[in-house]
Amino acid sequence: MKVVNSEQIKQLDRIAIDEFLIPGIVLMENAGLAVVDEVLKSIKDKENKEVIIVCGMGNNGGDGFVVARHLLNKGIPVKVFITGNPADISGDARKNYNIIHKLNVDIHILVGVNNLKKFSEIIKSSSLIVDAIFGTGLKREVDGLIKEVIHIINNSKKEVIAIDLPSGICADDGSVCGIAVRATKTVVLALLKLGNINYPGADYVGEMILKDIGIPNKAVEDMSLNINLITNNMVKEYMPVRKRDTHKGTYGKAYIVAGSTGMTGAAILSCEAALRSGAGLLKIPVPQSLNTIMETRLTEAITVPLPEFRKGVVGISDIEKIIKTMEESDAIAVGPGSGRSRELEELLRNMLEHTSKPIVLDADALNALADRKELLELIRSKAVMTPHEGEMARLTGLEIDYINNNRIEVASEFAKKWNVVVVLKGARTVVAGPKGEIYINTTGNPGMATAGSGDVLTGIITGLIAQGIKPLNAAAVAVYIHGASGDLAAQKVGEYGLLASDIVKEIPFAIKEIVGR
Ligand SMILES: NC(=O)C1=CN([C@@H]2O[C@H](COP(=O)(O)OP(=O)(O)OC[C@H]3O[C@@H](n4cnc5c(N)ncnc54)[C@H](OP(=O)(O)O)[C@@H]3O)[C@@H](O)[C@H]2O)[C@@H](O)CC1
Ligand SMILES: [K+]
Repeated sequence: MKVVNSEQIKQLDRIAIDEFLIPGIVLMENAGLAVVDEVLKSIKDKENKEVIIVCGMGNNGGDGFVVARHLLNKGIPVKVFITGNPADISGDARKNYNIIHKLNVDIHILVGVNNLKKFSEIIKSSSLIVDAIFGTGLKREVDGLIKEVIHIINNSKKEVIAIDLPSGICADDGSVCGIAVRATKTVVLALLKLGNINYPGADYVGEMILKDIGIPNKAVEDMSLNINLITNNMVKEYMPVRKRDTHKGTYGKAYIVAGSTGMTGAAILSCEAALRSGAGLLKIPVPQSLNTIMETRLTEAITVPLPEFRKGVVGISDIEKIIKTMEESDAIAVGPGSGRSRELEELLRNMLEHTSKPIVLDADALNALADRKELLELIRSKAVMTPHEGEMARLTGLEIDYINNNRIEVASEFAKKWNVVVVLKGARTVVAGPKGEIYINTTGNPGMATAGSGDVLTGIITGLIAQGIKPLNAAAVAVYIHGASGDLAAQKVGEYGLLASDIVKEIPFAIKEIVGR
């Protein structure tokens, strides 16, 4: 499913109108009708049916005028409030304003303090508010009268249906421009906007309903939009079908280099997650002194004990064996719980030099790259990097705040620069590919911000690549499954006590629910 920013939707709107000759007013009519559907559903069982429509001066307000006209026609009492002088409304919105003016709709112009008092009184006795102040055209901080208006709407505790975006949310990144309407429901028009799904905007949209307004699919296809929401359907499409006449070799061999003294748990979580995601076979190199514990905990994995230079750390003591296992593997991962050490840096350098297989780099492998930036030259064309914002800051030298405010751009730039896949973890994990491909994930919950959660994700990505899914798709599918598993776990144990091992247990059930097998 495609996601757009304000520039892209504007361009799409223009293509629909100029190239496919669909009059803009038709799109506005469709938008208004889509909202009317939802308003009618919401007031169906209410005794008081009065609807207040608060309209801005642009096309979002124009959609609001269309809503007013259709509700009036259905005998629903409506009052329209306009946030400026109607003489300043232009284009299709102007035409729709003229129609409701002719129809004698009860129109109020919001100016001055007394007027706001009246507004606040009137909405108290209404049933529902339609927010048509700003959509994708919001440009600057909301202040003055409109700020007061939004404050009154939010304090009214009334049900609010927002058109396209809750007014005050920036369509491009979900930031709040001074203040924003807290909607019960948002009717999103044509395509999802980044502001609908990114936080904090996502906290303001309430229930999200995506409605077609008649923009031709061809126009959307022609634009080759690069931002996608990861969906159930995408996961279904990429998860390999397991045929009857297959064996464990069919589902790939994974090799996970993880764990060290004190951090064997990270290795266990990654390995179990890879196996629970369907990898056919899994090997893990283990420092000799940790082999017993690993063998005891990992029933289904093959542990390969190695001599150790430094106690409890996998190093390059038997690099030949490691290289050979890499050659036999379909997917490799390095980093979870590996610890920060020169041994790991050297091991990573050797591994990167000797393989062209897809290699997932997480946790201490990312730290090693941040400490030894020259190693970055070796990650090209094979790495899947899974940093959180702190690790990304160390890798790039960018400030964490900057990364948080520009997650898509930062992930995408890194992916393009190094020709790798980047999984920038967070409340809306961003997966970026080397050709500018972007996937955004919406599964998951705050309970997953817990130790070991990232190790599980690394395991899932590795398990999926081992099964033959291309690294970029595997990363996108994995973050979705990871979040969905966390959501199932949260349903059982709640968010507070949720452990990474609970996420692992739910992986097969999440896959079964999504894929149907
Ligand atoms: N895309 C489509 O296919 C279709 C889109 N449609 C709808 O159009 C919407 C986009 O419409 P839009 O472009 O007219 O922008 P919109 O959100 O109404 O806001 C612009 C107005 O707000 C003002 N303004 C801005 N910031 C402000 C601030 N901080 N404080 C105060 N004022 C501020 C700005 O003033 P200006 O900056 O020009 O002075 C201007 O007057 C879209 O979300 C959807 O609902 C449908 O009709 C059908 C097809
Ligand atoms: K709105």
